Amino acid sequence: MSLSVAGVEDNEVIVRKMLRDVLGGREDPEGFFAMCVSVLGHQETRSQFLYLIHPLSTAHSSLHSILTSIYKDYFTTLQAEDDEVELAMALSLLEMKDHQLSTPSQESRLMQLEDKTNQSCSFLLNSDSHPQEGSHTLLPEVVKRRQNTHSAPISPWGNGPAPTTHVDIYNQETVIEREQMMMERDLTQSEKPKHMKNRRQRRKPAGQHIVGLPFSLSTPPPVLLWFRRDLRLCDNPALNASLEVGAPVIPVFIWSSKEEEGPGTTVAMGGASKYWLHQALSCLCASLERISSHLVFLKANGEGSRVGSSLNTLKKLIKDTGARTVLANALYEPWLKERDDAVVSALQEDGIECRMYHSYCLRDPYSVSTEGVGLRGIGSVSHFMSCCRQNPGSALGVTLDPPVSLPTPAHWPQGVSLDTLGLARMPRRKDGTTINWAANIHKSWDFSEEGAHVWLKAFLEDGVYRYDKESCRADAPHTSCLSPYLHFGQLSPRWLLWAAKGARGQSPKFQRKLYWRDLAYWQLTLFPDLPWESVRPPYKALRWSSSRDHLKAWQQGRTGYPLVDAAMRQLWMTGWMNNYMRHVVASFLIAYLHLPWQEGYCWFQDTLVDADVAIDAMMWQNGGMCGLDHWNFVMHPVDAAMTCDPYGNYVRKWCPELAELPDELIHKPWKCPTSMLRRAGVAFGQTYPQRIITDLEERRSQSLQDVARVRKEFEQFVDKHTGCDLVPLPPRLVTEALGLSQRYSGVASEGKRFLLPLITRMEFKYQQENPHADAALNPYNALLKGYVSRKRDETIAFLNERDFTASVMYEAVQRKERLECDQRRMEGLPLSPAPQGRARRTTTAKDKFSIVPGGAGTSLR
Ligand SMILES: Cc1cc2nc3c(=O)[nH]c(=O)nc-3n(C[C@H](O)[C@H](O)[C@H](O)COP(=O)(O)OP(=O)(O)OC[C@H]3O[C@@H](n4cnc5c(N)ncnc54)[C@H](O)[C@@H]3O)c2cc1C
Repeated sequence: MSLSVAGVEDNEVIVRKMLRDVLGGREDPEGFFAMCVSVLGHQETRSQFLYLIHPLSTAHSSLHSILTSIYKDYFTTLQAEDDEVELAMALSLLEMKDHQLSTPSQESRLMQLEDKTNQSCSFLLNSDSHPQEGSHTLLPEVVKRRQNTHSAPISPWGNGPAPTTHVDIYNQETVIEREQMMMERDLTQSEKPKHMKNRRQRRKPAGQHIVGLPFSLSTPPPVLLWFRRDLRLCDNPALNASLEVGAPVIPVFIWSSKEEEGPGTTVAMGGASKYWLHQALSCLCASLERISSHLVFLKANGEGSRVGSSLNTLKKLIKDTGARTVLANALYEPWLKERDDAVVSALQEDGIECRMYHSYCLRDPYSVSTEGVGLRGIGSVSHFMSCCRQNPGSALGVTLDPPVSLPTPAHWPQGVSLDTLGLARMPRRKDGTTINWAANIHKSWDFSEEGAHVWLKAFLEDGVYRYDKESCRADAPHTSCLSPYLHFGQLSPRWLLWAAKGARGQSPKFQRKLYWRDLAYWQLTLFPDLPWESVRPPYKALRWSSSRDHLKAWQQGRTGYPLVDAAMRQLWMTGWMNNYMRHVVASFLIAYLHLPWQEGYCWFQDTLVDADVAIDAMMWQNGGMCGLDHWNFVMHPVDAAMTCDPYGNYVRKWCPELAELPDELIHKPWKCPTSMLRRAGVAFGQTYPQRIITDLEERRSQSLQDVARVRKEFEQFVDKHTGCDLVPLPPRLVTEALGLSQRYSGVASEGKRFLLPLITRMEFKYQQENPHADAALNPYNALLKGYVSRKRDETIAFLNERDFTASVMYEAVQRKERLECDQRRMEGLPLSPAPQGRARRTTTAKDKFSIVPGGAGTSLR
């Protein structure tokens, strides 16, 4: 004669489903409450309701308080009736049956409940699905209760579960208990009814189950909340979903370097990003501890099997904790998705519920379709945005608040320390001292989720106003600097987009950047070998330089081109540089040093704190001329400074050895007059490197000719009519294209392959027709000169001319003085006194271009 756990769980499931309807706006709170009363009954609603709605108290606090007040109103009104019921329950169920339940339906319900309670007992006896401590220690009591079902009350709590029964399972019970006590206090105002006092007195001490209770008093098995690249509390769908399960939550981070890396050369986790990850995990752990939770670190076991290792770790964890649910936010790198799919299906086979939530991008890249848009312009952000508009998929949704507390398990599983993961390892010198290569990175960033919000606020209050026009400036922080936070999920793109849309100063260009990010993930899902294999086939055969010296000079910021060097040094010191500078250094590596784009990609992956396989690979492919949307421009390593560092302050900061050069010459110190170099303390090859290449035009010409050669060699990948590069379509797009075959004619078939014409640089087409033409004579020359200032060129010419004239005049005067002196000596005449009144020019604010000793270097700034 008792209730079954299974039956009670059925009720709970029904109520939770209804709760989801309320959350989804399909049911109003009053309706939900009424349904609860009808499903659970009066008593169970009274004792269970607060417990059931408790998960809402964090993420949906307003709904929680509405429901609480409905509950209060209802039970205050019905308190008199309740007292009677409670009293009856305190006496005995049979008495209550006689006293309260007189209708046939109520009787049958009671019978049902009794049957279920019997099942409940056997469940507790036989099942090991609640392995938490306590279940088995209660067996004698269960048996006793089964024996005494007719004479003893099922529960001192009436039909509902006692909040205290959760005490031994997770600490949330203290909250529930407190709420219950407060409710009781509210209800009784001054004095509690006797039966309630009795009820409290009859409570089991913490740590013990009360079994045989009509509603589920068994511990809900914990939920594993698997953190990956979603290291945040704000707007975290998996985290919020874990709360809605209404069970203890065990946040866990599993490190598996093998799985992260995937196939091919991805360098998914380079040194700088691993360092960031270490710091971000430490911050997340602190944030979780603030909401009375904890982050369990684990190192994946079974490292030998690529797909199995996180899975093995999870399986072991599930066994240790008795968890029945695993929740995570999805990742979209193809190899990680493959791993996740394997994990989900393996766990589901074991009867574990495993759910992945979408939040890493604005759009799930696997759901983006070209249907209705076609393939023309593919690779560009405009095309991608059209696809998203045409096939909107699920709504972006609103952001989720962070929880204020997380229900914790009675026992935390054994994890390892964060340091054991080996993410921030520092090499040691022979003398045992540590080489802290990340000291500057550490100084440059706040690695926490709060840090992300501080940056965001600062950007939206200030930088966003200049973003549209001046985001290219390297010498001022006009971009958001949020990329590492986005990469590690310390900020969700949805949060950022809503914040940007809501900001006073709106920047469409900035909002578009988030679609660039999504575009990169979409491309990676279409071309999983994006990080190492050129998308445009002919370019795989390009002749690249193999100069290790040039590569080293580029990596270390010693190319002799100040703008490039400043950017590469900033990258090394801080793990970051802005988008414009990434273009400059990429152009220099590819178009001038002729080094393969993969080298640049790998170096970026290793040194950027925001290293992101999808974005980095897409950008390097585009810079390397072989991406879907290859750049239609080449950045000039000197002239680009006109746009991004017009006063040379950026170079001054990262190349301090050039700091004394004037603005006009700081980006081309080799053009400086000798005297100026002397004054600025610049000695090539000593204080600052010589240029590693000097004839930029010749290098560019060579690059163009190389492209023309491979396009000729693989002419099956060049459209004969338009001269555009052709790219084999990935299978997913073939399917879509076939569906669109009537409307899309650009997809040509070559055997079984489908080839898609891509937008191709005009200068390549011209060069192919004129293979030996000089780059400078190419009418479609893609060289982007920045804001070329003729005035600046004239100034430099003027300075050099002045420098030459002045030094010639100075030498002539000195020679004349020497001759006069020698003549006087020969004639035995006294030497003339030191020359008086000789024009000795000194720098003045007006005399900007003085080049005599003590000249105008600094006044030019
Ligand atoms: C050769 C090269 C390599 C790059 N490698 C990476 C990389 O590994 N990781 C990375 O996050 N970005 C990369 N970018 C893109 C871009 O440079 C950075 O996202 C940006 O500089 C980050 O600074 P921010 O947050 O201030 O950007 P903002 O201009 O403030 O933009 C906001 C966000 O939009 C996204 N975004 C901006 N530009 C792009 C873009 N071109 N493509 C895709 N998303 C973009 C980023 O997530 C960025 O944080 C690369 C660009 C180039 C040219």
